[in-house]
Amino acid sequence: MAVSGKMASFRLPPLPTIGEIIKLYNLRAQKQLSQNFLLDLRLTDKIIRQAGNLRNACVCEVGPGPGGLTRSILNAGAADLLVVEKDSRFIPGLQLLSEAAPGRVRIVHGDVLAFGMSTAFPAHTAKRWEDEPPDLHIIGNLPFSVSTPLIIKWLEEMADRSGPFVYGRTRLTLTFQKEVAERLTASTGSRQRSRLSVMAQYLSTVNNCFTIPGRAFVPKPDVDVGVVHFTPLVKPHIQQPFKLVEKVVRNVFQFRRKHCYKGLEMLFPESQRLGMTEELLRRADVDPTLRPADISISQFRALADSYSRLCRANHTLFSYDFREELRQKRQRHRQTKRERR
Ligand SMILES: C[S@@+](CC[C@H](N)C(=O)[O-])C[C@H]1O[C@@H](n2cnc3c(N)ncnc32)[C@H](O)[C@@H]1O
Repeated sequence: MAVSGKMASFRLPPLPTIGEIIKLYNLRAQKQLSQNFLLDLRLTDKIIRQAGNLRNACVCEVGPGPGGLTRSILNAGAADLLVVEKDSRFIPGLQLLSEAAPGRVRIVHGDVLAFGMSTAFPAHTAKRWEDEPPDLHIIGNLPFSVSTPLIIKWLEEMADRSGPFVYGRTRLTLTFQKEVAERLTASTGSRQRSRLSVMAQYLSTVNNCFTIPGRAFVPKPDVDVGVVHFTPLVKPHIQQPFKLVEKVVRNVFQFRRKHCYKGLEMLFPESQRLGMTEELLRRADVDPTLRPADISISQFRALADSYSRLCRANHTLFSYDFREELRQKRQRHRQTKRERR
């Protein structure tokens, strides 16, 4: 009983509904900012339950908009909530919420893609902590337009282990288009397995918690939405620079229906392709006839390690970009055609 009494003090006082906030501030949704709002607070509470215990936690919410999810975060007891919103029209409504939860809300008007999580949460970024900081939760009903570049950026920070994206400090609960959520969590051998599945699972434990039908949003998007929970791995598989691993994975999935040999070949300049690809597969002990979707995380790790060793032995390799080679080839081809005419 004492616990529920204490929790009650976290709860927000009565406020206008989200629908009323939208009307009051004339917040017509803008398509270019992927604005699809959740007005049903039972649904936002359900998303927040996936994040775990938010009592006294630090939270960063991406794209609070009219503030439905924000209210659920505050009602769950977050002590320090930082919201990052690009559209200035939402700021007055967010200020209203901030007044209803004094000292618990920080508002940043800006683009989350340019936002430095380490600067905003220095206690979670410090190499050694004087006092154990409370959990940091990153939560957002993400705008579709930025969700993939954003998760790639954060995975890269997980790989660095320099910022707060480390096991035991941070957890992420985010929404994605349903198909992207399925890709993020697709296991080895699954049809949805992609570059995104491998990179996310290389660095974190990923769970596709539940699907929200498109009709739950206002305005209704053309797609359904998946709620995905990420926990950074205690010991990430990553040993090589993120960009190198990503390059190997991207090349392999470039030809997703072919044997992996085809994509791996493209890591090397044409003149060295045959010998180098065979050497890479031999060193990594990976079967060249495997399809990209059937390669496990540990096999990708072996491929990245072997590619890194080959790069070190021949330091021109890593900067090699087969797409540039392709572009030049096409250009030469067009030139020859023009000359023939
Ligand atoms: C899908 S809506 C979610 C709004 C609200 N959280 C909800 O659940 O109803 C996405 C929100 O992200 C904001 N947004 C879009 N691009 C952004 C960016 N690059 N940085 C920060 N916020 C962004 C939009 O203005 C919008 O408020």
